[in-house]
Amino acid sequence: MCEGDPARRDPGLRLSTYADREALARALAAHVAEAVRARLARDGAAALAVSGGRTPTRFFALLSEAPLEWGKVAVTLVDERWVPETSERSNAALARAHLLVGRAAAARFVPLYRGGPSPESDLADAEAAVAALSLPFAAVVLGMGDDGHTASFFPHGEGLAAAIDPGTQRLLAPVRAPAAGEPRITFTLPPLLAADAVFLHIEGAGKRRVLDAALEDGPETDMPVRAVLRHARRPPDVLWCP
Ligand SMILES: O=C1O[C@H](COP(=O)(O)O)[C@@H](O)[C@H](O)[C@H]1O
Repeated sequence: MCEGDPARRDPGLRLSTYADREALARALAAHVAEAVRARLARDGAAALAVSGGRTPTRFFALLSEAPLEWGKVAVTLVDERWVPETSERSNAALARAHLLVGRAAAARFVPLYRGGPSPESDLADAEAAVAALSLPFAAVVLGMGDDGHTASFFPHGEGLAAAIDPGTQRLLAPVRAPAAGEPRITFTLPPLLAADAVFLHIEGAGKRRVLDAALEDGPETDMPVRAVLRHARRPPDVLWCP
C-alpha cells in the first residue's frame, strides 16, 4: 500500500495497485475465474455480472480464455443502457464482442435490455430472467464513472433511491439521469453486494481522485459508489492502476 493511499483513511478498503492496465486485467481475470471456479465446484452452476463502459475490454479478453466449465456459467451485466445491441452504446454488445468469445463462448448470456420501449415496460421480464440465475453471483465486477456512478447508480438520478436502497427486494431498477444518456436498467444494490466476490475496477489518476472523494463523508446521492463502499458485507476488492 502506498503513501496517501485511501486505504489509510478507510482501514476496511481492500485496494490493490497495479503497474498498468495489462497487469490489472490479468489479476482481475484470475480473481474472477477463481470465484467462478469455486462456485462451480460447490453448486455445479455459477452466475457472473460484469460492467460495461470503456474500461473492461482487456479484462474481458483475458477472462474469456480462462479454463472454466463455461457451459455451466451464466453471464449478465450489472447495468445496461436502454439501447439495442446494434448500438455502440450497448453494454451487451461489448460483452458479446470481448467476453463471450473463445472458451467463454459456451457461457449463457442473459441480457438486461429486452427490446421493449423502456426499462419500465420490460422490468418484469428482465427481472424474471435474472431471478432464474444461480444467485447470489459468484462474482460482480463494477466500474466507476468520473462522476462517482457505479452500475447505473447515477448521482441524483430518478430512481436512484430505490436502486441503492439496501433493503429493497427488487433485483433490478430503472434509472434516468441527464449524465446517463439513455434510460438505464441496473441491478439494485442488494444482489450486487450479496455476491461471493465484489470487485471495483478503476483505472487512471482521475478515477483514483474520484475514489478518494467517495471515501470522504458525504451523501450517497452525490457519489453513489459510496453505497457500495459503505454497505458491502465485506469491503469490495478495489483494483486500480495509473
Ligand atoms: O455507463 C457506464 O459507465 C460505467 C463506467 O464506464 P467507463 O467507460 O468509465 O469504464 C460502467 O461501469 C457501467 O457499466 C456503464 O453502464
